[in-house]
Amino acid sequence: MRFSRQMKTVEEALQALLDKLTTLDEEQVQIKEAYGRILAHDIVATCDMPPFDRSPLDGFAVRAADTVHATVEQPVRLRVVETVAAGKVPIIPLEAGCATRIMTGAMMPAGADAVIMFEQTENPGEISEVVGVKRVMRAGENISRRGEEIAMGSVVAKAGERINAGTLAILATFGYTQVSVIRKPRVGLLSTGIELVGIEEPLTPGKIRNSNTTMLSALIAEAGGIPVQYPVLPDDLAGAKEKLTAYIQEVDMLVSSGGVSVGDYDVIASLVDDPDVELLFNRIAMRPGSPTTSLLLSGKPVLALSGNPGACFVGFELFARPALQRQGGQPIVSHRSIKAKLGISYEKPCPYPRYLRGRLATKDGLLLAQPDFNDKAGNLGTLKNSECLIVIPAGGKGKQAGELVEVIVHAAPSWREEV
Ligand SMILES: Nc1nc2c(c(=O)[nH]1)N[C@H]1C(S)=C(S)[C@@H](COP(=O)(O)OP(=O)(O)OC[C@H]3O[C@@H](n4cnc5c(N)ncnc54)[C@H](O)[C@@H]3O)O[C@H]1N2
Ligand code: MOO
Ligand SMILES: [Mg+2]
Repeated sequence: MRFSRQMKTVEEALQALLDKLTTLDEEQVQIKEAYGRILAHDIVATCDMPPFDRSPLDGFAVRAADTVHATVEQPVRLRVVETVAAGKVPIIPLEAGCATRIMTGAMMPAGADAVIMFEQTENPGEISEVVGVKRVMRAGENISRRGEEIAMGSVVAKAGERINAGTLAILATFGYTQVSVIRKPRVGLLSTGIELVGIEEPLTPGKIRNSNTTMLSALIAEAGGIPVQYPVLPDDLAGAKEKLTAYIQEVDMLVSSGGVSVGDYDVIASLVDDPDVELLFNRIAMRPGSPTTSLLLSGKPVLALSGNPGACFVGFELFARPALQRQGGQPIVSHRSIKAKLGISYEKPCPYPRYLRGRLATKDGLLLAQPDFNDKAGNLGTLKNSECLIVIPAGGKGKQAGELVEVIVHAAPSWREEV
């Protein structure tokens, strides 16, 4: 057991972990399963978009030169030679004095260089062999040109982007029935401590139910990983090492909770001295979660979060989420911080930066960070409310209401307006 540990800042610790991680390999998925996945490669347009010159309106394709004398009072009359529905190919090239009745999305006939909408013609409700054009058209007016939005061969989505509804529209447009995505990280999940009982079990003296595993499982899935649940780790070093060594073969990362401090049964803390283990960090200048530990076992990462639920939650956001983003091929955005005004003074002194769970609100159009004062590391009743981590810098004074603070947003804010 190490009582003297080398301290790292949050940034140093995160970098030490990220430096050991690589993006996982890719796999093919059907477009129906692709929502939310991360693109492994740039996506290239397989055709021009639109793929042909088309009409953006319901109306008549005309030759602009035929309309130069058209007015509302004296419409120019043109002979309607054909009707083209969207999806049909026009067969009659347009000659002088002629027009083609054309629908939105339909292919332009050869010879036409403008489209006039029904509403700007005589008797728009009638289908007739002659159309009266009531205004002068410019050549090129109301035509969506082939390739005007996207040229064939251009990059339309980039590797590392998350596939959302708009990306799916692109993939469908360009005929991608399947797509290469980064494999989801498989994350082995375990807890430590014989005080833990299952959700379905009755409480007996000294015991609590295991809440971290269920919480972490959801956080892992939300961050794009696949949680793989393992049994509670034995609290003897040899037994724990044997299990961890076996489990880590099956996953891309192990995340555990508990056993990282200096207690007699804190088994992860003892493991860091094992010759087969490469320690990345086990003491961080932060509250809560200062004993958060990371190590490599068989060359793969183990992230050991504190057992205290509040510290476990914060440790996940600060270390596990970016680690999953790295393995999952995403840009690491979870540490992008913004500034907000502190809503209520936080005056508790702390020698290390404190990552306070909180909510974001707006007041008079400005962002307000509202700390959760239920911030004892062992508490869990308000984890559900957390939208961000509010960084209170180290030092004796804390921060006063109205001062600017750094905020790491980790969940979609509800943007409540403070009154
Ligand atoms: N002498 C010292 N004691 C402690 C120190 C210290 O520096 N010196 N650090 C404290 C800090 S800070 C933290 S954080 C905790 C870290 O504890 P561990 O990671 O070793 O976790 P455990 O000892 O296993 O458990 C702590 C607490 O959390 C509960 N727990 C554990 N697992 C779960 C779970 N899966 N679901 C719900 N709750 C869980 C456990 O019952 C304990 O109450 O150490 C301090 N001590
Ligand atoms: O570092 Mo601990 O999570 O404060 O209790
Ligand atoms: Mg402990």
